[in-house]
Amino acid sequence: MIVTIDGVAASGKSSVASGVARALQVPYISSGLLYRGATLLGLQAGLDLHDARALLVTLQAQPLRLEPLAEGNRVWHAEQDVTEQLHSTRMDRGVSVVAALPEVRAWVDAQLRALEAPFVAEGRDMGTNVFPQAPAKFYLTASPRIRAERRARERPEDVPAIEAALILRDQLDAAQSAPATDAVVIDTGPLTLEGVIEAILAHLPARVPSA
Ligand SMILES: Nc1ncnc2c1ncn2[C@@H]1O[C@H](COP(=O)(O)OP(=O)(O)O)[C@@H](O)[C@H]1O
Ligand SMILES: Nc1ccn([C@H]2C[C@H](O)[C@@H](COP(=O)(O)OP(=O)(O)O)O2)c(=O)n1
Repeated sequence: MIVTIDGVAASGKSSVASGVARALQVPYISSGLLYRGATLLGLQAGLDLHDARALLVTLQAQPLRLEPLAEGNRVWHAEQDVTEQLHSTRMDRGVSVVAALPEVRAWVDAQLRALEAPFVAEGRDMGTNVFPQAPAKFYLTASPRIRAERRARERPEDVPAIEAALILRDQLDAAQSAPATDAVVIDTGPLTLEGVIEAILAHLPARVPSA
């Protein structure tokens, strides 16, 4: 079984997916980390992030590997764990460019579809494009202000600046960020993190089938 959790930036996807996966005792997959990893490789190689061909050559020559651990996904570039380098405002600015490239999206989709179920997959298009057959789909939303206040607890920037950046990224990511028609949409604004996890678990069987 595959559970998909999609949503906009800082809506709580990773935290909620981690909690749901722990409750179900299955791995969770943060698809965004593969886009962030591709962006890091492009930046480190000094590439133009719009150059899909050059990015693909780099990705194929120096493979990224996503390690889905219960406490959080790790991203490996050859033998180096690069996870800590993937979350910054600089990365946020670059990743929307990379994630807009169809060739990179196809590369990420192939990595994801090679994974063995069961798992929880979070991102933007898990329930629409990558795993449309998933039997349980959720889509998280919250206002830009609430999301900025949450992000501000993680980054040394002020809320208005983060809010403006989130609104811009929402626009840049819009093409791949619509909820699946069969997704349960949850406004996480009024809910605690635990409340969102419980709301999702209430829709799921206690034990997840392995297939
Ligand atoms: N419902 C919630 N209430 C309060 N804080 C939340 C909630 N959901 C997530 N958070 C916090 O908001 C921040 C962003 O969550 P995260 O899971 O990283 O979002 P995303 O993966 O969608 O970018 C994290 O610090 C997380 O702990
Ligand atoms: N399935 C996905 C996952 C992420 N993306 C894009 C959208 C985001 O700007 C970047 C990074 O995704 P990530 O989930 O890490 O970003 P947020 O935590 O939501 O801020 O990649 C995508 O286009 N499709």
